[in-house]
Amino acid sequence: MELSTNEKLVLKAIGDVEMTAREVSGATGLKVEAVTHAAYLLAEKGLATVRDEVKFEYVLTEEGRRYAEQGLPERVIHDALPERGESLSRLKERFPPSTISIAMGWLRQKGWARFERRDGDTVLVPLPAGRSPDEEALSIISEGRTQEGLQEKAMKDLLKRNIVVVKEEKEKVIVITPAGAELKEKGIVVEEEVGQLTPEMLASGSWQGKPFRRYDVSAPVIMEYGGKKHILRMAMDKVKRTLIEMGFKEMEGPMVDAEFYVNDLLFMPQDHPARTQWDQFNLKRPQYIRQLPRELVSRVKEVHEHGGDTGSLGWNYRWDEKIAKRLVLRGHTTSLTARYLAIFKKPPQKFFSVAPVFRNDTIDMTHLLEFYQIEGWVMDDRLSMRDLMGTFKEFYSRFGISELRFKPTYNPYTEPSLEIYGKHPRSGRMIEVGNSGMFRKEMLAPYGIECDVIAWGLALERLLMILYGYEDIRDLHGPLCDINFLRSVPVIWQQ
Ligand SMILES: N[C@@H](Cc1ccccc1)C(=O)O
Repeated sequence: MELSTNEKLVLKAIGDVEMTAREVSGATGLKVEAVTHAAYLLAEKGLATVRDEVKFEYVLTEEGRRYAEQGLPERVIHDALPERGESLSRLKERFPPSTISIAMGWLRQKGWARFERRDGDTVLVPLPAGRSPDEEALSIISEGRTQEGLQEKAMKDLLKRNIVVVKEEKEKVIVITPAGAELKEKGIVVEEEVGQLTPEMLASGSWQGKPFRRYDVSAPVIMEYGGKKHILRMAMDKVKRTLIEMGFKEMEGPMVDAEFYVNDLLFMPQDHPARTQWDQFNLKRPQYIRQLPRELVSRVKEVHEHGGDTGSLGWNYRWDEKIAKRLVLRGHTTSLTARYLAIFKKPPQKFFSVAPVFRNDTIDMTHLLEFYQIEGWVMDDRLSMRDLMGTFKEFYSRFGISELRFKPTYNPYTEPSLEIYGKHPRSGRMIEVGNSGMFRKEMLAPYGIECDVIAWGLALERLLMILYGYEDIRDLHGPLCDINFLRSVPVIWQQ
């Protein structure tokens, strides 16, 4: 059986009695981590056992350390009292008020002084004061002696006075096994091993005949988790890069926006349940946007009320600008598309965004109140649903996802509309990853856009679900996130 130097040192140090890794570290001069590592290697070979133990220990607070040095306030005051006593006003000249106020109560409680009224002043007369149990405890703790015999009542007082606190210490306890003892009996020779081969050793040839420490690449080591990008941020960067490679430009815009951009420009009737489809968060202050673009407002009003000159009948109601001015947390980033369409009206155009949206949903495995949407749109003279589906195929294939399904759906602002589904690798189920369609003429008319626009909103978290196979969106972000999952995500993007 081959043992490393550290294993030999640890085996030599341990015996019949249990020892903590810290104690073995003290006995061998090895670091605690090195001892633990070696102990586990010994355990694998059946030469020792290692177990975790939680120990509770009293430690002094900063105040406690001061008292351990100078004495408790009641001791300080008691020892300063002359036999005939000392008035409170005199004491106040000699000691800080905090020392006196703390001491007064304890002098009385411990019976270390008598309080007399003399000439309108309180006089403290000292009584015999032997060393009290709490003083004894204080010195035991400060000197690091064994805490086994500490008196309960004294500890209660010290804890209450915030002089000590209880510290929880996790310890590795190492015990030798009979096999280990037998090996030890035969004698263990610890020889110097060379840890590193140097150019000098090679040049002089002094390496010859020397024992070298072996590498054990499978040895357990302490895990170090460095800082790194959150998986969501990593995915976001990758999505952005992918869309830029596909020729898209990025849109930017406010998270708080007027309903005009979030709803009205999308031909969502103000009195329709679809309006609350997003279960939006309204703003209390400020409640309204200051201004909306005049011309666009009047054209949206026309289309909503009677269809404008689109040939549509519109929603046949009175459109209210006040409602359009209400501020909300955007429930989708289609509000950005609504803003950009007002500027980029001439084909061809390709835009995208990857940004947070907010919905007043019930949180569950697949829903959060805040998530990231991958928004996009393409404008050209002649586009079809094939272009839309082809764009998704191309986009998702760049993430290694080839199995997509499409399902017809309804949106007030697109016709036709499509839901996009991808296959969850673990459950095998098709999960919805996004929604899309061709913008209706009622939506495009107010802008004066006459060509075709295909558009979509995809969920970034759902894309990640498919890529990593996790099943609960809450593992990813929010207070319940799975920290081990986040830590173990590779730093390099895997195709
Ligand atoms: N806004 C839609 C997505 C979408 C965008 C553009 C066109 C069609 C659909 C959603 O949030 O689900």
